[in-house]
Amino acid sequence: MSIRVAVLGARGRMGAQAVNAVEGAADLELVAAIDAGDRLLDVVDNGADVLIDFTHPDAVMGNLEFAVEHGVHAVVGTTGMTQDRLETLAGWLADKPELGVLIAPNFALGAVLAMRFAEQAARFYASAEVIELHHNRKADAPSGTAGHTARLISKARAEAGIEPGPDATTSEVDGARGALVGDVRVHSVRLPGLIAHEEILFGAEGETLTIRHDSMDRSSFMPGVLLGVRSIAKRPGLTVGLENVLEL
Ligand SMILES: NC(=O)C1=CN([C@@H]2O[C@H](COP(=O)(O)OP(=O)(O)OC[C@H]3O[C@@H](n4cnc5c(N)ncnc54)[C@H](O)[C@@H]3O)[C@@H](O)[C@H]2O)C=CC1
Ligand SMILES: O=C(O)C1=N[C@H](C(=O)O)C[C@H](O)C1
Repeated sequence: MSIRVAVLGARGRMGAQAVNAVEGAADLELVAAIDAGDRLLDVVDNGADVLIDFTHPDAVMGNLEFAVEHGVHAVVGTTGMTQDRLETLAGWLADKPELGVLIAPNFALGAVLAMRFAEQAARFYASAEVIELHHNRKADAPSGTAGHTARLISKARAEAGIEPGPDATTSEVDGARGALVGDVRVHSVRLPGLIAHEEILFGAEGETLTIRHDSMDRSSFMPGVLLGVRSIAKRPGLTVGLENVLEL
């Protein structure tokens, strides 16, 4: 039997890709393609098992509240999922123990691997900075991926008992040293022509290590999205990060 899927944000850049990917998968059936202003209840009336959300940070929590209330599993790529939001969502899910929600800051396999490699490297380097580069129609900065990467580095360094490395900057034009996420500097670049790119830089005496991932096309996110859709019913509760589904 096929998995019945609704896509939210269906006319957006990612949502349109997700619609195509679901339509192209023999084991999935697209039952609703919803964008802003459309009737959200179609998700339930059309019998969706899973909804995919690629909307906007301002919209995603309302959509998730709706999904949990109506017993629909959710696979979420939309950014803006702060710790507070994750806790709110976990609270909603506590009343629906059979339901699964996957929040993935990035669905591209290489980006997930890059984050894992960065987490592994972090305990060996006191100094690390993240540069993320995206198309100039992106609403949020820094990217969800860069925020997640920085938090992983911060946590890995703290667990290893490493303080962030020295930085002699005493005079700074506002923003020149990027934003602090945890204790990691994150720099955001926005340019037409880019899709989604991240560099994680580590430095130590006499050497640097650079981990870089590039999404050249939004199709790069689709295998991860489909994996999420196929596995979410077997993962009750809240899962944050595709690395958990991939068992990395
Ligand atoms: N996790 C991942 O791998 C990826 C995540 N993203 C994230 O996905 C989100 C969407 O990105 P894009 O597709 O580039 O944006 P977009 O602006 O092209 O598309 C968003 C779509 O959502 C629609 N929308 C807004 N509110 C809605 C609502 N309440 N219900 C239904 N539809 C609604 C908009 O009308 C628009 O068509 C962003 O947060 C972005 O950062 C983007 C790429 C990959
Ligand atoms: O808006 C985008 O395009 C992307 N958003 C996600 C993020 O903020 O990390 C994932 C990917 O970088 C593309």
